[in-house]
Amino acid sequence: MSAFVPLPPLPLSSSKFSKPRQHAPPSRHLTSRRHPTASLAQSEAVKSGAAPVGTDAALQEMVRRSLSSQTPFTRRIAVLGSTGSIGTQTLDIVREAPHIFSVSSLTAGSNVELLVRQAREFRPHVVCILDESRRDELRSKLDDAQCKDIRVVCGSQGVVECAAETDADVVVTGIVGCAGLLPTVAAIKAGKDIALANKETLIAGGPVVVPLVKKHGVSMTAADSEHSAIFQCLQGAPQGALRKIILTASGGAFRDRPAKDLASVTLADALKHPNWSMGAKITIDSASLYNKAAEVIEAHYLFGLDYDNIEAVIHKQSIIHSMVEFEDSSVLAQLGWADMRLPLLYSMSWPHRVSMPSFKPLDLVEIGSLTFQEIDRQKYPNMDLAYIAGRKAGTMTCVLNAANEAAVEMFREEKIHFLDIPKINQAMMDSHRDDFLQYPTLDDIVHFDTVTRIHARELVASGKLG
Ligand SMILES: NC(=O)C1=CN([C@@H]2O[C@H](COP(=O)(O)OP(=O)(O)OC[C@H]3O[C@@H](n4cnc5c(N)ncnc54)[C@H](OP(=O)(O)O)[C@@H]3O)[C@@H](O)[C@H]2O)C=CC1
Ligand SMILES: CC(=O)[C@@H](O)[C@H](O)COP(=O)(O)O
Ligand SMILES: [Mn+2]
Repeated sequence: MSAFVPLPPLPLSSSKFSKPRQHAPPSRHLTSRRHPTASLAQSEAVKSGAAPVGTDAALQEMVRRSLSSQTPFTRRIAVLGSTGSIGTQTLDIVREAPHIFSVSSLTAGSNVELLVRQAREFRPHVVCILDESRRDELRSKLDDAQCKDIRVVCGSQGVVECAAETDADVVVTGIVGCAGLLPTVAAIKAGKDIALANKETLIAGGPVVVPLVKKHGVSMTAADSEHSAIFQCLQGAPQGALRKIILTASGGAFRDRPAKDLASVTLADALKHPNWSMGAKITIDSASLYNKAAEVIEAHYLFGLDYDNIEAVIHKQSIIHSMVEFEDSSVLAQLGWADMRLPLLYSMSWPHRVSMPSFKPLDLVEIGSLTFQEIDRQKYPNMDLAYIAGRKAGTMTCVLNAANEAAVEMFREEKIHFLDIPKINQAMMDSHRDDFLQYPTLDDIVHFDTVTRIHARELVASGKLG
């Protein structure tokens, strides 16, 4: 399919804020590939790293792009994690725009019932249930005349197959956690474009995934609302113009509680997000601000900016989804309701703009006011941990991610308290210093993801967490 030659959002090497990188150079967010209308000149420019900047060529490119964004197109979509929050919203989009989107594969963890309903409605070639014990049940529920041709696979290898061995143009990564890493890597290697919801892919695997995206010439377009906002603000920006990224944060479930009250919060409290309806893990991450912390690292890997130039601010309304500041001090923002369908749609259709009648237009008068507030770094230690891990790079962000996943699991099992989450993250990062690898392989990342989870659980079991 599809992928368009991007205007690189920023010139890493020429930014006056840039410092020497400690890891493989980050992606320019999206890389060139196969778009039928992409000019040879621009393909060459992007390959050489010298994309058009503030020149006539750049202006022509912008005009060409805005015109071509209206041309008809179709896309086949692989939906990983189709039964979750991201997956079901992706399918809402497909349902509303069947003239553009169709489904090539679906995967679920264990929710056979919903997967069967989805398979009947969207008729993919292949479906996967991670839980191998439910494969026969899935097969028998899809054995009638309409569905018997749908292949049924299972296990983590089945997920990889649904990501890579299909006729999909775009893979929407709606799996939660580092479990999304290997299927995403397989999809990239198979030349699929990625609509990235699963941020853990980059937090854990950034040093490996970013070069792989470049090597295989696929696009990786953020579905995460903040990074979609940034990417939208960067469309048409001249190379070298970006100075700063400002991520917005809702503040999560505990934003209006004083820090001292966090000692008494419960799992049920943490699951009450003020603005977004999302899966349990990311909702808890929003409450601990780990989600924002992870999004700082995600922004680094997607847009290549130094950590000094990535900020976050609490914006309670979640209407501005993020902002960029340019060298001339101009700030651009992207606005929309707190509805993931919009960033998902953009990640699936970029550079096109698709009309969706069910999307309610933004009403600024209804919103009334937009407010901003500094993040309290004492109350939310995960923010500082992300900057430390991000600057260290290599395997450190993988360890932070694995520690947090294990900690959130234990919090959901009610084995630890909410305030233990950042303590576990810090402890795992501290104990990783001797094993740290600056230039990990994918196997190294999988290894440290596995052992960190074990160590985090051992730490809690030992009673030494403090
Ligand atoms: N929800 C949102 O609005 C946003 C989410 N994201 C990111 O998107 C990703 C998905 O989040 P969300 O949709 O909320 O999560 P959910 O928990 O709602 O959905 C997760 C999906 O993945 C499946 N799944 C769970 N564990 C595994 C596994 N180990 N291997 C394969 N599949 C698995 C689940 O199957 P089953 O239903 O059968 O358990 C389900 O389909 C996360 O990385 C999150 O950070 C980013 C921005 C916004
Ligand atoms: C919708 C989305 O992108 C989430 O990642 C969202 O950002 C969570 O809200 P917080 O700002 O509370 O983390
Ligand atoms: Mn987000």
